[in-house]
Amino acid sequence: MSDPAAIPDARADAPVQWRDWTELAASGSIAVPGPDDDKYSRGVLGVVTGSDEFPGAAVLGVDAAVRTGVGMVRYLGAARAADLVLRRRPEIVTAPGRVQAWLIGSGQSSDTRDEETTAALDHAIADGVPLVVDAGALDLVDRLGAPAVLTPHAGELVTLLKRIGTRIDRATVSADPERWAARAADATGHVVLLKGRTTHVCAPLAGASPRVGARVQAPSSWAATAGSGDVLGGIVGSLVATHSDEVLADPELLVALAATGAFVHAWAAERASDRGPIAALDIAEAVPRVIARLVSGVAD
Ligand SMILES: NC(=O)C1=CN([C@@H]2O[C@H](COP(=O)(O)OP(=O)(O)OC[C@H]3O[C@@H](n4cnc5c(N)ncnc54)[C@H](OP(=O)(O)O)[C@@H]3O)[C@@H](O)[C@H]2O)[C@@H](O)CC1
Ligand SMILES: Nc1ncnc2c1ncn2[C@@H]1O[C@H](COP(=O)(O)OP(=O)(O)O)[C@@H](O)[C@H]1O
Repeated sequence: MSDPAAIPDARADAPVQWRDWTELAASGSIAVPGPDDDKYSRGVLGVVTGSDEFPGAAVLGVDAAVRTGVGMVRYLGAARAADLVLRRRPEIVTAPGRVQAWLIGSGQSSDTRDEETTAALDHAIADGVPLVVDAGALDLVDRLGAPAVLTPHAGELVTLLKRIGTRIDRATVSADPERWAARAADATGHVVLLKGRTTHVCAPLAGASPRVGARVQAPSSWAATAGSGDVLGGIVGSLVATHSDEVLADPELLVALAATGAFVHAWAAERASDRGPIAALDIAEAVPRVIARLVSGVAD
Protein backbone atom coordinates (compact mmCIF):
# COMPACT_ATOMS: atom_id res chain seq x y z
CA MET A 1 0.00 0.00 0.00
CA SER A 2 1.13 3.55 -0.56
CA ASP A 3 2.38 5.49 2.41
CA PRO A 4 1.29 9.12 1.99
CA ALA A 5 3.85 10.24 4.56
CA ALA A 6 6.64 9.01 2.29
CA ILE A 7 5.51 11.15 -0.65
CA PRO A 8 7.36 14.48 -0.88
CA ASP A 9 4.80 17.14 -1.78
CA ALA A 10 6.90 20.15 -2.82
CA ARG A 11 6.25 19.86 -6.57
CA ALA A 12 3.56 17.24 -6.31
CA ASP A 13 0.64 17.20 -8.68
CA ALA A 14 1.32 20.38 -10.64
CA PRO A 15 -1.45 20.51 -13.25
CA VAL A 16 -1.17 18.65 -16.54
CA GLN A 17 -3.33 19.40 -19.55
CA TRP A 18 -4.00 15.91 -20.93
CA ARG A 19 -4.58 15.61 -24.64
CA ASP A 20 -5.92 12.46 -26.32
CA TRP A 21 -3.43 11.63 -29.08
CA THR A 22 -5.22 11.19 -32.39
CA GLU A 23 -4.26 9.99 -35.85
CA LEU A 24 -3.99 13.62 -36.94
CA ALA A 25 -1.64 14.46 -34.06
CA ALA A 26 0.47 11.37 -34.76
CA SER A 27 0.78 12.18 -38.45
CA GLY A 28 2.74 15.34 -37.54
CA SER A 29 5.59 13.30 -36.05
CA ILE A 30 6.51 11.13 -39.03
CA ALA A 31 9.59 12.22 -41.04
CA VAL A 32 9.12 11.38 -44.71
CA PRO A 33 12.39 11.13 -46.69
CA GLY A 34 12.89 13.63 -49.51
CA PRO A 35 14.88 13.45 -52.76
CA ASP A 36 18.05 14.79 -51.10
CA ASP A 37 17.96 12.42 -48.13
CA ASP A 38 20.32 9.53 -47.54
CA LYS A 39 20.47 6.97 -44.73
CA TYR A 40 22.49 9.30 -42.51
CA SER A 41 20.41 12.43 -43.02
CA ARG A 42 17.28 10.43 -42.15
CA GLY A 43 18.79 9.61 -38.75
CA VAL A 44 20.73 6.72 -37.22
CA LEU A 45 19.54 4.98 -34.04
CA GLY A 46 22.17 3.51 -31.72
CA VAL A 47 20.86 0.55 -29.76
CA VAL A 48 22.22 -1.00 -26.57
CA THR A 49 19.53 -3.51 -25.57
CA GLY A 50 19.33 -7.23 -24.86
CA SER A 51 21.56 -9.47 -22.79
CA ASP A 52 22.53 -13.13 -22.63
CA GLU A 53 19.43 -13.55 -20.45
CA PHE A 54 17.03 -11.70 -22.79
CA PRO A 55 18.56 -11.56 -26.29
CA GLY A 56 15.12 -11.57 -27.93
CA ALA A 57 14.36 -8.08 -26.67
CA ALA A 58 17.19 -6.75 -28.85
CA VAL A 59 15.77 -8.44 -31.94
CA LEU A 60 12.28 -7.08 -31.26
CA GLY A 61 13.39 -3.48 -30.69
CA VAL A 62 15.73 -3.39 -33.68
CA ASP A 63 13.17 -4.95 -36.00
CA ALA A 64 10.56 -2.39 -34.93
CA ALA A 65 13.00 0.51 -35.29
CA VAL A 66 13.92 -0.45 -38.85
CA ARG A 67 10.25 -0.71 -39.79
CA THR A 68 9.42 2.71 -38.32
CA GLY A 69 11.57 4.59 -40.82
CA VAL A 70 14.98 5.33 -39.36
CA GLY A 71 17.87 5.59 -41.87
CA MET A 72 20.08 3.05 -40.13
CA VAL A 73 20.42 1.16 -36.86
CA ARG A 74 23.76 0.57 -35.13
CA TYR A 75 23.39 -2.31 -32.68
CA LEU A 76 26.12 -2.16 -30.03
CA GLY A 77 24.82 -4.55 -27.36
CA ALA A 78 25.77 -8.04 -26.14
CA ALA A 79 27.51 -10.44 -28.54
CA ARG A 80 24.90 -13.23 -28.45
CA ALA A 81 22.11 -10.74 -29.02
CA ALA A 82 24.08 -9.16 -31.88
CA ASP A 83 24.22 -12.54 -33.64
CA LEU A 84 20.47 -12.95 -33.36
CA VAL A 85 19.82 -9.37 -34.45
CA LEU A 86 21.96 -9.88 -37.58
CA ARG A 87 20.26 -13.16 -38.35
CA ARG A 88 16.88 -11.47 -38.31
CA ARG A 89 18.07 -8.15 -39.78
CA PRO A 90 21.20 -8.14 -41.98
CA GLU A 91 20.61 -4.40 -42.53
CA ILE A 92 21.90 -3.70 -39.03
CA VAL A 93 25.41 -2.30 -38.57
CA THR A 94 27.36 -3.49 -35.54
CA ALA A 95 30.34 -1.17 -36.05
CA PRO A 96 30.53 1.86 -33.75
CA GLY A 97 29.98 5.33 -35.23
CA ARG A 98 27.88 8.46 -35.01
CA VAL A 99 24.20 8.20 -34.13
CA GLN A 100 21.36 10.70 -33.73
CA ALA A 101 19.65 8.98 -30.76
CA TRP A 102 20.04 5.97 -28.47
CA LEU A 103 17.67 3.25 -27.34
CA ILE A 104 18.93 1.56 -24.18
CA GLY A 105 17.83 -0.93 -21.54
CA SER A 106 15.19 -3.27 -23.04
CA GLY A 107 16.00 -6.88 -22.16
CA GLN A 108 18.57 -5.87 -19.58
CA SER A 109 18.78 -5.89 -15.82
CA SER A 110 20.91 -3.63 -13.64
CA ASP A 111 21.64 -6.68 -11.43
CA THR A 112 23.29 -8.73 -14.16
CA ARG A 113 24.83 -5.98 -16.33
CA ASP A 114 28.22 -7.09 -17.67
CA GLU A 115 31.30 -4.89 -18.24
CA GLU A 116 30.83 -4.64 -21.98
CA THR A 117 27.22 -3.50 -21.63
CA THR A 118 28.17 -1.07 -18.87
CA ALA A 119 30.76 0.52 -21.18
CA ALA A 120 28.29 0.72 -24.07
CA LEU A 121 25.65 2.33 -21.83
CA ASP A 122 28.24 4.80 -20.47
CA HIS A 123 29.08 5.78 -24.04
CA ALA A 124 25.41 6.26 -24.98
CA ILE A 125 24.72 8.39 -21.91
CA ALA A 126 27.77 10.60 -22.55
CA ASP A 127 27.06 11.01 -26.26
CA GLY A 128 24.84 14.10 -25.92
CA VAL A 129 22.08 12.97 -28.29
CA PRO A 130 18.50 12.16 -27.14
CA LEU A 131 17.80 8.82 -25.49
CA VAL A 132 14.95 6.37 -25.07
CA VAL A 133 15.51 4.60 -21.76
CA ASP A 134 13.68 1.33 -21.08
CA ALA A 135 13.57 -1.47 -18.50
CA GLY A 136 17.09 -2.36 -17.29
CA ALA A 137 18.59 1.10 -17.91
CA LEU A 138 16.05 3.03 -15.86
CA ASP A 139 18.38 2.91 -12.85
CA LEU A 140 20.75 5.22 -14.78
CA VAL A 141 18.24 8.07 -14.88
CA ASP A 142 20.27 10.38 -12.62
CA ARG A 143 23.17 10.30 -15.06
CA LEU A 144 21.24 11.36 -18.17
CA GLY A 145 22.34 14.76 -19.46
CA ALA A 146 20.63 14.81 -22.85
CA PRO A 147 16.85 14.94 -23.35
CA ALA A 148 15.32 11.51 -22.70
CA VAL A 149 12.07 9.57 -22.76
CA LEU A 150 11.72 6.97 -20.02
CA THR A 151 9.43 4.06 -20.92
CA PRO A 152 8.48 2.21 -17.72
CA HIS A 153 5.54 -0.13 -17.15
CA ALA A 154 3.74 0.33 -13.85
CA GLY A 155 6.15 -1.94 -11.94
CA GLU A 156 9.18 -0.08 -13.28
CA LEU A 157 7.55 3.25 -12.40
CA VAL A 158 7.20 2.04 -8.82
CA THR A 159 10.94 1.35 -8.75
CA LEU A 160 11.73 4.75 -10.30
CA LEU A 161 9.67 6.58 -7.68
CA LYS A 162 11.11 4.52 -4.83
CA ARG A 163 14.53 5.86 -5.69
CA ILE A 164 13.35 9.37 -4.83
CA GLY A 165 11.61 8.32 -1.64
CA THR A 166 8.06 7.81 -2.91
CA ARG A 167 6.87 4.40 -1.78
CA ILE A 168 3.80 3.19 -3.62
CA ASP A 169 2.80 -0.12 -5.15
CA ARG A 170 1.84 -1.16 -8.68
CA ALA A 171 -1.90 -1.08 -7.95
CA THR A 172 -1.61 2.53 -6.77
CA VAL A 173 0.03 3.49 -10.08
CA SER A 174 -2.62 1.66 -12.09
CA ALA A 175 -5.41 3.37 -10.14
CA ASP A 176 -4.18 6.86 -11.07
CA PRO A 177 -1.64 6.64 -13.91
CA GLU A 178 -1.98 10.33 -14.82
CA ARG A 179 -0.86 11.43 -11.41
CA TRP A 180 2.05 9.01 -11.14
CA ALA A 181 3.34 9.51 -14.67
CA ALA A 182 3.46 13.25 -13.97
CA ARG A 183 5.11 12.70 -10.61
CA ALA A 184 7.78 10.49 -12.19
CA ALA A 185 8.43 13.10 -14.90
CA ASP A 186 8.93 15.78 -12.25
CA ALA A 187 11.06 13.51 -10.09
CA THR A 188 13.39 12.55 -12.92
CA GLY A 189 13.29 15.72 -15.04
CA HIS A 190 12.56 13.65 -18.15
CA VAL A 191 9.56 12.81 -20.31
CA VAL A 192 7.87 9.69 -18.95
CA LEU A 193 5.86 7.25 -21.07
CA LEU A 194 3.87 5.01 -18.72
CA LYS A 195 2.69 1.89 -20.57
CA GLY A 196 -0.72 0.24 -20.33
CA ARG A 197 -4.04 -0.13 -22.18
CA THR A 198 -3.99 3.67 -21.99
CA THR A 199 -0.45 4.96 -22.31
CA HIS A 200 0.31 8.27 -20.58
CA VAL A 201 3.14 10.51 -21.75
CA CYS A 202 4.08 13.49 -19.61
CA ALA A 203 6.79 16.16 -19.67
CA PRO A 204 8.44 17.36 -16.48
CA LEU A 205 7.38 20.71 -15.11
CA ALA A 206 9.57 23.40 -16.68
CA GLY A 207 8.37 26.94 -16.15
CA ALA A 208 4.92 27.18 -17.66
CA SER A 209 2.09 25.36 -15.93
CA PRO A 210 -0.06 23.51 -16.87
CA ARG A 211 2.26 21.44 -19.00
CA VAL A 212 1.07 19.13 -21.73
CA GLY A 213 0.54 15.41 -21.39
CA ALA A 214 -0.67 12.97 -24.02
CA ARG A 215 -2.91 9.93 -23.66
CA VAL A 216 -3.00 7.09 -26.15
CA GLN A 217 -5.94 4.71 -25.91
CA ALA A 218 -5.25 1.27 -27.38
CA PRO A 219 -8.26 -0.15 -29.22
CA SER A 220 -7.82 -3.61 -27.66
CA SER A 221 -5.62 -5.40 -25.15
CA TRP A 222 -4.01 -8.00 -27.42
CA ALA A 223 -0.77 -5.98 -27.24
CA ALA A 224 -0.35 -7.11 -23.63
CA THR A 225 2.09 -9.85 -24.65
CA ALA A 226 5.77 -10.57 -23.88
CA GLY A 227 8.17 -8.37 -25.79
CA SER A 228 5.50 -5.88 -26.81
CA GLY A 229 7.22 -3.12 -24.81
CA ASP A 230 10.55 -3.97 -26.48
CA VAL A 231 8.85 -3.32 -29.83
CA LEU A 232 7.53 0.00 -28.50
CA GLY A 233 11.08 1.00 -27.55
CA GLY A 234 12.24 0.47 -31.13
CA ILE A 235 9.35 2.49 -32.54
CA VAL A 236 9.93 5.44 -30.19
CA GLY A 237 13.70 5.22 -30.72
CA SER A 238 13.24 5.49 -34.46
CA LEU A 239 10.93 8.51 -34.17
CA VAL A 240 13.40 10.25 -31.86
CA ALA A 241 16.41 9.51 -34.12
CA THR A 242 14.56 10.99 -37.11
CA HIS A 243 13.88 14.22 -35.14
CA SER A 244 17.11 14.48 -33.17
CA ASP A 245 17.99 18.11 -33.93
CA GLU A 246 14.45 19.27 -33.20
CA VAL A 247 14.49 17.45 -29.85
CA LEU A 248 17.81 18.99 -28.85
CA ALA A 249 16.31 22.43 -29.62
CA ASP A 250 13.04 21.69 -27.81
CA PRO A 251 13.08 18.63 -25.50
CA GLU A 252 9.31 18.88 -24.94
CA LEU A 253 8.91 17.61 -28.50
CA LEU A 254 9.65 14.21 -26.97
CA VAL A 255 6.06 14.15 -25.68
CA ALA A 256 4.70 14.24 -29.25
CA LEU A 257 7.23 11.69 -30.50
CA ALA A 258 6.65 9.28 -27.62
CA ALA A 259 2.86 9.60 -27.91
CA THR A 260 3.11 8.99 -31.64
CA GLY A 261 5.22 5.90 -30.92
CA ALA A 262 2.55 4.59 -28.56
CA PHE A 263 -0.15 5.39 -31.16
CA VAL A 264 1.73 3.53 -33.92
CA HIS A 265 2.33 0.59 -31.57
CA ALA A 266 -1.32 0.36 -30.50
CA TRP A 267 -2.65 0.49 -34.06
CA ALA A 268 0.00 -1.87 -35.41
CA ALA A 269 -1.14 -4.33 -32.75
CA GLU A 270 -4.72 -3.82 -33.86
CA ARG A 271 -3.89 -4.44 -37.52
CA ALA A 272 -1.79 -7.49 -36.69
CA SER A 273 -4.43 -8.88 -34.41
CA ASP A 274 -7.54 -8.80 -36.57
CA ARG A 275 -9.37 -9.42 -33.27
CA GLY A 276 -7.24 -12.44 -32.38
CA PRO A 277 -4.03 -13.08 -30.42
CA ILE A 278 -0.67 -11.74 -31.61
CA ALA A 279 3.04 -12.10 -30.84
CA ALA A 280 5.26 -9.05 -30.31
CA LEU A 281 7.00 -9.48 -33.65
CA ASP A 282 3.60 -9.32 -35.38
CA ILE A 283 3.25 -5.79 -34.01
CA ALA A 284 6.60 -4.78 -35.51
CA GLU A 285 5.62 -6.29 -38.86
CA ALA A 286 2.44 -4.21 -39.01
CA VAL A 287 4.18 -0.90 -38.28
CA PRO A 288 4.91 0.13 -41.92
CA ARG A 289 1.21 -0.10 -42.83
CA VAL A 290 0.27 2.15 -39.91
CA ILE A 291 2.97 4.67 -40.86
CA ALA A 292 1.84 4.58 -44.49
CA ARG A 293 -1.66 5.47 -43.43
CA LEU A 294 -0.41 8.29 -41.20
CA VAL A 295 1.63 9.90 -43.98
CA SER A 296 -1.00 9.45 -46.69
CA GLY A 297 -3.97 10.30 -44.51
CA VAL A 298 -5.95 7.83 -46.60
CA ALA A 299 -7.72 4.85 -45.12
CA ASP A 300 -7.09 1.56 -46.92
N1 LIG B 1 11.80 -11.95 -25.43
C1 LIG B 1 12.47 -11.15 -24.59
O1 LIG B 1 13.69 -11.04 -24.65
C2 LIG B 1 11.73 -10.42 -23.55
C3 LIG B 1 12.42 -9.62 -22.66
N2 LIG B 1 11.83 -8.90 -21.71
C4 LIG B 1 12.68 -8.13 -20.82
O2 LIG B 1 12.65 -8.76 -19.58
C5 LIG B 1 13.08 -7.85 -18.58
C6 LIG B 1 12.15 -7.97 -17.42
O3 LIG B 1 10.92 -7.35 -17.74
P1 LIG B 1 9.54 -7.70 -17.00
O4 LIG B 1 8.72 -6.51 -17.10
O5 LIG B 1 8.95 -8.93 -17.56
O6 LIG B 1 9.97 -8.03 -15.54
P2 LIG B 1 9.96 -7.15 -14.23
O7 LIG B 1 9.87 -5.70 -14.50
O8 LIG B 1 11.09 -7.63 -13.44
O9 LIG B 1 8.55 -7.60 -13.60
C7 LIG B 1 8.44 -8.85 -13.13
C8 LIG B 1 7.08 -8.81 -12.40
O10 LIG B 1 6.27 -9.73 -13.04
C9 LIG B 1 5.73 -10.60 -12.07
N3 LIG B 1 5.55 -11.90 -12.64
C10 LIG B 1 6.46 -12.67 -13.27
N4 LIG B 1 5.91 -13.81 -13.68
C11 LIG B 1 4.60 -13.77 -13.28
C12 LIG B 1 3.51 -14.65 -13.39
N5 LIG B 1 3.63 -15.84 -14.05
N6 LIG B 1 2.35 -14.31 -12.86
C13 LIG B 1 2.20 -13.13 -12.23
N7 LIG B 1 3.21 -12.23 -12.10
C14 LIG B 1 4.38 -12.56 -12.61
C15 LIG B 1 6.71 -10.61 -10.95
O11 LIG B 1 6.05 -10.90 -9.76
P3 LIG B 1 6.63 -12.00 -8.71
O12 LIG B 1 6.92 -13.27 -9.47
O13 LIG B 1 7.90 -11.37 -8.16
O14 LIG B 1 5.54 -12.13 -7.73
C16 LIG B 1 7.23 -9.18 -10.98
O15 LIG B 1 6.41 -8.33 -10.20
C17 LIG B 1 13.06 -6.47 -19.23
O16 LIG B 1 14.40 -6.10 -19.49
C18 LIG B 1 12.31 -6.69 -20.52
O17 LIG B 1 12.73 -5.80 -21.54
C19 LIG B 1 10.39 -8.82 -21.65
O18 LIG B 1 10.10 -7.73 -22.50
C20 LIG B 1 9.73 -10.09 -22.15
C21 LIG B 1 10.25 -10.52 -23.50
N1 LIG C 1 -4.06 -4.11 -21.30
C1 LIG C 1 -3.36 -3.61 -22.31
N2 LIG C 1 -3.96 -3.22 -23.45
C2 LIG C 1 -3.26 -2.74 -24.50
N3 LIG C 1 -1.92 -2.60 -24.47
C3 LIG C 1 -1.26 -2.97 -23.37
C4 LIG C 1 -1.93 -3.48 -22.24
N4 LIG C 1 -1.01 -3.77 -21.30
C5 LIG C 1 0.17 -3.45 -21.82
N5 LIG C 1 0.03 -2.97 -23.06
C6 LIG C 1 1.10 -2.51 -23.95
O1 LIG C 1 1.99 -3.59 -24.19
C7 LIG C 1 3.33 -3.17 -23.99
C8 LIG C 1 3.91 -3.92 -22.79
O2 LIG C 1 5.18 -3.45 -22.46
P1 LIG C 1 6.03 -4.09 -21.26
O3 LIG C 1 5.19 -4.14 -20.04
O4 LIG C 1 7.31 -3.37 -21.22
O5 LIG C 1 6.21 -5.58 -21.76
P2 LIG C 1 7.52 -6.40 -22.16
O6 LIG C 1 8.53 -6.10 -21.10
O7 LIG C 1 7.08 -7.82 -22.18
O8 LIG C 1 7.97 -5.93 -23.50
C9 LIG C 1 3.28 -1.66 -23.84
O9 LIG C 1 3.38 -1.04 -25.09
C10 LIG C 1 1.89 -1.42 -23.25
O10 LIG C 1 1.36 -0.15 -23.52
